[in-house]
Amino acid sequence: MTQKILVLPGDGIGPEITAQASRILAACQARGLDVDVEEALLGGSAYDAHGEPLPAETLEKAKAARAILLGAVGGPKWDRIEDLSKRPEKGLLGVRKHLGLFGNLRPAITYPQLASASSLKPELVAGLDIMIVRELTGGIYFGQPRGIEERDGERVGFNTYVYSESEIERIGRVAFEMAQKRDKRLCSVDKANVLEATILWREVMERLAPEYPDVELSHMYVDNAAMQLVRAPKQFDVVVTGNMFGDILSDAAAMLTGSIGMLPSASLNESGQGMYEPCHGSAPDIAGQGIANPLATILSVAMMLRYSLDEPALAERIEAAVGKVLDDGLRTADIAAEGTRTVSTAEMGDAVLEAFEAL
Ligand SMILES: NC(=O)c1ccc[n+]([C@@H]2O[C@H](COP(=O)([O-])OP(=O)(O)OC[C@H]3O[C@@H](n4cnc5c(N)ncnc54)[C@H](O)[C@@H]3O)[C@@H](O)[C@H]2O)c1
Ligand SMILES: CC(C)[C@H](C(=O)O)[C@@H](O)C(=O)O
Ligand SMILES: [Mg+2]
Repeated sequence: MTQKILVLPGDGIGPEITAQASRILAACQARGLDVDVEEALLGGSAYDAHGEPLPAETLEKAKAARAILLGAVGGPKWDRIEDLSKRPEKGLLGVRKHLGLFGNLRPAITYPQLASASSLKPELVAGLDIMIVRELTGGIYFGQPRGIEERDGERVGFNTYVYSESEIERIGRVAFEMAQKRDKRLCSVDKANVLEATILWREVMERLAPEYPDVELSHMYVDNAAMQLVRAPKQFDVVVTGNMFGDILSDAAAMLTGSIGMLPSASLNESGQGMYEPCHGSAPDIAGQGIANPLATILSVAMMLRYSLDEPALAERIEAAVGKVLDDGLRTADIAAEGTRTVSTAEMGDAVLEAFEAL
C-alpha cells in the first residue's frame, strides 16, 4: 500500500536542507519505495500565508501521513509576535502534541571522519554512539497552569513541570527497549534532588527495571549529566529524560559529533507514525546562503525509513552514502577542516545522492 509522506520545509535553512533530503527520498522511490510525497506549510511561513503557524490543512495532512519530514521553524522575523500561540515554534509543538509523538530519539554518533571536527579532543569522541530518548509531549513544555500575569503590582511568568506515571512509563519502555537492542545500559537523567515530578520519574524507572533484567539502569542528576557529557561522553549508551532536559542535553551531545548539523531525530507515537527532523533550528544567521549542512536532515530520512517505513536496507544505504561522502573529504562549512573540501548545501546533496546511487 502506498504510504503518505508529508514534507514541511519550514523557515530559515529549512527549505534548503529539506530540498536535499527530498532528493534522497526521490532516489528511494526510484528504488521501489512506495510513497506519495506532499508538501505543506508550518511555522513562520504558514503564519505569513495564513496567520497560523499550524494551519488546519497542514494538521490534516500531518495526521494522514505515515511520516513527516520537517526542516526547522522559527526566526527573528516572528520572535516579536505577541500572541505566543501564533509563534512558529507553537506550530511544531502542535504537530508533536496532536499526533502524540511522545518518543523522541536523538542519536549522537560521531563519524570517525569527524572526530577532529568536534570541539572536544578527538579521543574523547571517536567511536561515540549515544541514543538520547527524550519525552516530547509532556513536562514543562505543556504543563498547566502557565502564563504571564500581574501579581502584587508586578508581572510574573510561570510554568508547570508535570509528569504522570503513565507518561513516564511509556517513555521508559521506549528507552528500556532501545537499550535492549544496544549495549543494554540505560541512564535516566532527572533532578530528583529538587523536583517532585522527577522524584516520580525516578520511581517509575526503578519500577520498570525488573521487567528488563538484561538492562543496567542508572540515574544521574541533569547538572552532572551535562558535565559528564563533555567530560567522558562514551560512558553513555542510552539516556532517557524529560522534555526540557532532553532538549538541552541533545544540543550539547550534538557538538560531540562535530556539528549540530549532523544530528537527526525521530519523534514517534504508539503506532509508529513519526516526524523526522534535524535537531537543530532554522539557523537564521546562515539562511539563504546555501551553506547549511543538510546531513542531519538526510540522516533523518534514514531514520524515517527505519522507524516508520520498515525499510532498514534503504536506511543503511543512506547512512553508508553519508559515510562515503565524508570519507571523500567533502565538508560543509560547519564541519570543515584542513585537508577537506568545503562544499555548499546543494553540492553536499549531489555527493550523497551520487554515493547512494553508486553503492
Ligand atoms: N526543530 C526546530 O524547528 C527548531 C529547533 C531549534 C531551534 N528552532 C528555532 O530556530 C531559530 C534559531 O534558533 P537557534 O539559533 O537557537 O538554534 P539553531 O540550531 O538554529 O542555530 C544554532 C547555531 O548552529 C548553526 N547551525 C544550525 N543548524 C546548522 C546546519 N544545518 N548547518 C550549519 N550550521 C547550523 C547556526 O548557524 C547557529 O550558529 C529559533 O527561532 C528557534 O526557535 C527550531
Ligand atoms: C523549536 C523548539 C520548540 C524545539 C524544542 O524545544 O523542542 C527545538 O529546540 C528542538 O529541539 O526540537
Ligand atoms: Mg532544541
